[in-house]
Amino acid sequence: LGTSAAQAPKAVLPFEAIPQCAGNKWLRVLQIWKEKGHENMHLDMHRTFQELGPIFRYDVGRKQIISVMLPEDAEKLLQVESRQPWRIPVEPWMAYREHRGQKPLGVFLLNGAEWRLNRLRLNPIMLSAKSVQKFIPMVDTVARDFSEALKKQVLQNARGSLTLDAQPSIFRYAIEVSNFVLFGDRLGLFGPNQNPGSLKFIHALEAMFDSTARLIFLPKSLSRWTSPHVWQEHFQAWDYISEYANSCIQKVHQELARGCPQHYSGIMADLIWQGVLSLDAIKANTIELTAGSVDTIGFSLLMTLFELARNPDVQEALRQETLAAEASISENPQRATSELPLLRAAIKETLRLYPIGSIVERTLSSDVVLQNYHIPAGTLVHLYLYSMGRNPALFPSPERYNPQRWLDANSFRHLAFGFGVRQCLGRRLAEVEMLLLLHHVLKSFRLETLVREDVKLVYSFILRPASSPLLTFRPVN
Ligand code: HEC
Ligand SMILES: C[C@@H](NS(C)(=O)=O)c1cncc(N2C(=O)c3ccc(Cl)cc3C2(C)C)c1
Repeated sequence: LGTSAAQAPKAVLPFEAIPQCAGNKWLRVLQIWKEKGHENMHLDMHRTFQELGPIFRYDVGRKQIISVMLPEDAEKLLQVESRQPWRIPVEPWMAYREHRGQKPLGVFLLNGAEWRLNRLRLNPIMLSAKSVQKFIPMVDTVARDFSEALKKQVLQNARGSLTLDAQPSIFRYAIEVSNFVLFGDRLGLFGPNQNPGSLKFIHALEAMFDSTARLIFLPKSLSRWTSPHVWQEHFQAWDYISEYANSCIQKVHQELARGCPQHYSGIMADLIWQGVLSLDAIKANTIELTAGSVDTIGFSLLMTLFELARNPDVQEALRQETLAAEASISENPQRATSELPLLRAAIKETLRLYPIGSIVERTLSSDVVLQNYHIPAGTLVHLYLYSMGRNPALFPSPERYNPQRWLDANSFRHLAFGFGVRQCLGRRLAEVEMLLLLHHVLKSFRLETLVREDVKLVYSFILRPASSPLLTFRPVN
């Protein structure tokens, strides 16, 4: 009747037919132990995708992982996931909490009904448009102060410009702004005197991430013998991080004991005053939110400043947008999220090339078909954002830093914050803290760098730059 024979749906292939990453799964464990982690994991996986295609099986030790990298597979995982998507807790993090009797856990480490109970109470405070409108003015204040402090530093220099490794300053911004939004307190990190507490906090986080990367691939039963000193370093780091976060929440809790604050004084005050989570649950989530808002924001901002410095024309287009919106945003900072579309696209472009959360992980709660293979419930699936972001079939000229691409085609999937009900809880805070910092820096400074080559990335649980390029801040006019 003239209709072409419908393409017969290909028979779904069995799980066993999924291409396997070559190599011995125990030699891998040995190699990770010997090399003190798997710094180039993102590159190894990227090469394997090019060799085996968009899905493969990767065995390391007792772990069997199905690795994918296409948005269509993220879509499928989203469609089948339950109301309580399951992520395997990070074993070294759980070991520390068990050892110290730290109960309950925060949302990142929880699963099932307890995760859902915590998450449903945290979402309105962390993610709702209403909450974002409440904390934007606080973020704006700190971003302005950062830019003013930088101006003072620049004007002190004979040449009237400032060249530095921007990482320490940007990390101080991440701590200062997150502490203000979470606890309502200014730490005063932009002043001349160093704050030893924050410096130790940054180093404790670095030690925690590095030791995490060395321990997560080994079963605890083995690593306790092969790497006892790494466990010790891990626990010491957590001791400091827990103590730091607990001191922050204690201060707010003590101040609130006298009565409800007249006006908005940060996320944690709302959480305590809402009275729906126990103080212990609030403490556990406080550790995650306080520690989770340093490296994630710090490194993403750093890589954005670097890309703007080495792409002056992109930088100039962003400056034009910023200057055009400056008066309006000064009048009402809440307009920043709607009047800086190109800058929002630049943040997406940074996270495409430098996904700090490089792997989105799920343990399937039901069967699914990925790339025409049957994947049974219970399978551990990793979605690799580094390979997705650099796939020329998805992002033409992937090596080009081109924020405009996010405005031209809205078909792209921005998955840097994960997907579904389990996606990043700090997403809105992260977006706003980065948007306003970049807005106030672009308004006042031209960014330059002599570095032309790409910055090497290393996997240390977070995917971060191996070095921090020298950046020059030159005042505009
Ligand atoms: C203030 C805290 C905070 C900040 C800032 C933050 N995150 Fe998160 N993020 C979380 C928490 C908490 C979770 C775990 C959520 C859960 O399991 O319910 C999470 C989870 C994630 C996940 C896993 C989501 C999934 O679907 O499994 C990704 C990816 C992620 N974050 C990316 C980012 C990126 C990218 C940034 C910054 C550029 C960032 N996060 C900044 C708190 C934060
Ligand atoms: C990098 C990416 N990894 S991923 C993909 O597995 O979520 C990520 C994204 N958002 C937030 C984080 N966090 C941290 O940095 C951190 C530190 C200490 C604690 Cl107690 C809790 C955290 C969380 C997990 C919130 C980490």
